[in-house]
Amino acid sequence: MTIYALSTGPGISGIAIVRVSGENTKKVIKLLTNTALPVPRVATLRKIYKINTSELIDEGIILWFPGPESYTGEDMAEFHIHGSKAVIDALHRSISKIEDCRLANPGEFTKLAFQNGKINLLKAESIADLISAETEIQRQQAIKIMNGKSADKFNSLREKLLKILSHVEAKIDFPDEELPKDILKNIKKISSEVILNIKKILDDQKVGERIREGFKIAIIGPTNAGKSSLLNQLSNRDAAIVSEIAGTTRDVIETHLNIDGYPVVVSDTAGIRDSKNEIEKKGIKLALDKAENADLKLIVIDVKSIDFKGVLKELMDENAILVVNKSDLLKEDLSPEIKNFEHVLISVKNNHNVEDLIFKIKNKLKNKFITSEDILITRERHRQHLEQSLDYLKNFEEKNEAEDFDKAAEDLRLATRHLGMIVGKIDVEEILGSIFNDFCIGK
Ligand SMILES: Nc1nc2c(c(=O)[nH]1)N(C=O)[C@@H](CNc1ccc(C(=O)N[C@@H](CCC(=O)O)C(=O)O)cc1)CN2
Ligand SMILES: Nc1nc2c(ncn2[C@@H]2O[C@H](COP(=O)(O)OP(=O)(O)OP(=O)(O)O)[C@@H](O)[C@H]2O)c(=O)[nH]1
Ligand SMILES: [K+]
Ligand SMILES: [Mg+2]
Repeated sequence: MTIYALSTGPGISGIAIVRVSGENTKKVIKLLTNTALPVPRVATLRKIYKINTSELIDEGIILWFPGPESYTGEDMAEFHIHGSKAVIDALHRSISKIEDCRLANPGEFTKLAFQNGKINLLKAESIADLISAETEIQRQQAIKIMNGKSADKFNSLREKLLKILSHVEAKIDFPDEELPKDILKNIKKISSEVILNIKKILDDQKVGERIREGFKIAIIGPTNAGKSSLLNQLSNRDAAIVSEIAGTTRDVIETHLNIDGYPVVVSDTAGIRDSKNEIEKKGIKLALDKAENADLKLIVIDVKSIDFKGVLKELMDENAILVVNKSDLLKEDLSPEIKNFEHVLISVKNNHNVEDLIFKIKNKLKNKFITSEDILITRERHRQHLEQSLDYLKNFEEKNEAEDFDKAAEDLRLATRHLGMIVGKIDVEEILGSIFNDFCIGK
């Protein structure tokens, strides 16, 4: 099978790149250029023709990467052509007529690279993250992981487990031989070391995931407080409908912002009030869910109709900022009920003090991202495998005490396996290798 796809973005561009990977890549180049293959990995200007005709599609740069020295590990080619829809379509159509050639699925080139052992799973994931990075810290996080930062750590923990597993397995294979005392001690030392390490990695306040997915801010409050107006002000565009009618917003409206390099997803939500309307009630439920799952809540209330009780008061915690809006309407003093709460007094209408609110948001963000230096987990998948690995290791430690070797070995195997699954490296052959390299049986 040979796959092809446009690898540059959609829309008109100066240059577009169409990538090809698979057995028939050579054939594709030859049939479209009607001449010899370019020198491998040397950018070569060629005329590109519609297949089986002398009709010119475009003149472009061709790169030929014979496998296995290519991104996917298969034979590959790149066609750098003019970036118009018509040129791209004509090239695609011609390639599609060559036997065994089909359009690539999303991520398929990178999947091939993983399957062919060119990159590990973490690298594959971080390539996707790098491509979708919108802010500087997202880019920095992705590139660190691409460079093997977390793979090295997970691999080294896994190797430690493989080593003690080899001792435990040896004991199973040769039950009559006693494990030397110092080896038993070492097994315990290493397993508790790995447990500590995993606990430390897990204790990260989910910063990596927050960076990858964006820090979640929910705007919540009674109807007509100016929540949608605030969303629009923060995002600098008319993302949500604003009106003087209470209950305007029903669905959750999200905008992505970049605050000082921090990726943020702001959600505007339906105003909270007692409603008989089924649709509005659904919207209010969504709003409360958003607030519950948010990293930060902006609780917006109207200075003129202070309505800050019940649910809203319950939402006030250290991850909330009380925003008192419409300060332009304030003639007298702010009510004492509100004064007792830490709050920001703003007017979206006059764009008054909104900067101060943004400053407070930034401070909250900074506190959340404080440990970002040693972040290794960027997805729930990593967390789950680590948690499972930890559980099995704890089981292992308990059984180790009871010298229940068969079951202990199984726990250790599963703990090791889950670590291996993070990086995408699960190969039993390795255990055999480390048994014979490291452990002198019969001696
Ligand atoms: N034109 C172009 N630019 C690109 C890519 C690409 O595929 N094409 N990349 C695609 O993601 C990124 C660069 N990553 C790449 C990674 C590996 C290989 C590659 O050919 N690897 C071979 C040879 C290694 C070598 O010569 O050092 C290999 O691993 O065997 C190419 C690009 C970003 N820029
Ligand atoms: N005077 C004044 N009016 C404002 C201010 N901010 C918003 N408004 C007005 O308040 C009304 C309600 O604004 P919205 O942004 O729709 O309020 P909301 O909280 O999203 O309302 P719902 O979606 O219905 O819950 C509109 O008429 C706005 O123009 C402000 O700072 N001062
Ligand atoms: K409204
Ligand atoms: Mg609204």
